[in-house]
Amino acid sequence: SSGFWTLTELAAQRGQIADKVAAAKFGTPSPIDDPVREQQILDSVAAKAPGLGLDAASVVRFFRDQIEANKVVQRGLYARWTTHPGSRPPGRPDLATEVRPVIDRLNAGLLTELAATRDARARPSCDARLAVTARLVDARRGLDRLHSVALGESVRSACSHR
Ligand SMILES: C=C(O[C@@H]1C=C(C(=O)O)C=C[C@H]1O)C(=O)O
Repeated sequence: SSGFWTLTELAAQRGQIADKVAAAKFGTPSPIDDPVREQQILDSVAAKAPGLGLDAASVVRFFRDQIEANKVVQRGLYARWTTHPGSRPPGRPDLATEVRPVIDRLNAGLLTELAATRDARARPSCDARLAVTARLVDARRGLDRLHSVALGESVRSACSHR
């Protein structure tokens, strides 16, 4: 199942960067949901899809799931930090200069991997292979339940054979 390793690894990294996103926003007026930023990402990946041999609507669906999963993590962390103030992050990273550039790189990598795995994602074996890979990445990264669930959600529409 090594074919889906990089794709799954990047999705896991994207879910873990949500910790920094949440830390950047927690205790500030900036809401977890930023529809303008989300639309910019979706428009950008949709525009790049045809040149990579990918269906724009499928790519948008994949990134919508990535974004939803990211917000699931952010909300989970807000709840944790509200209940347990001692677990709050010590600093506040800058969203625009420190966090979003990392997300942009992960988005670019994910797009590249969607193209690299296009044929494998179209096969019936995709679901099982992706599930195995997600468990491996999960274990390797020692994800907690919140990030583990988010990883599963974030790749749920990666297989294209349905
Ligand atoms: C990650 C952020 O938080 C949310 C999640 C996003 C994402 O996963 O790309 C984009 C916008 C926000 O709705 C952010 O604001 O950058």
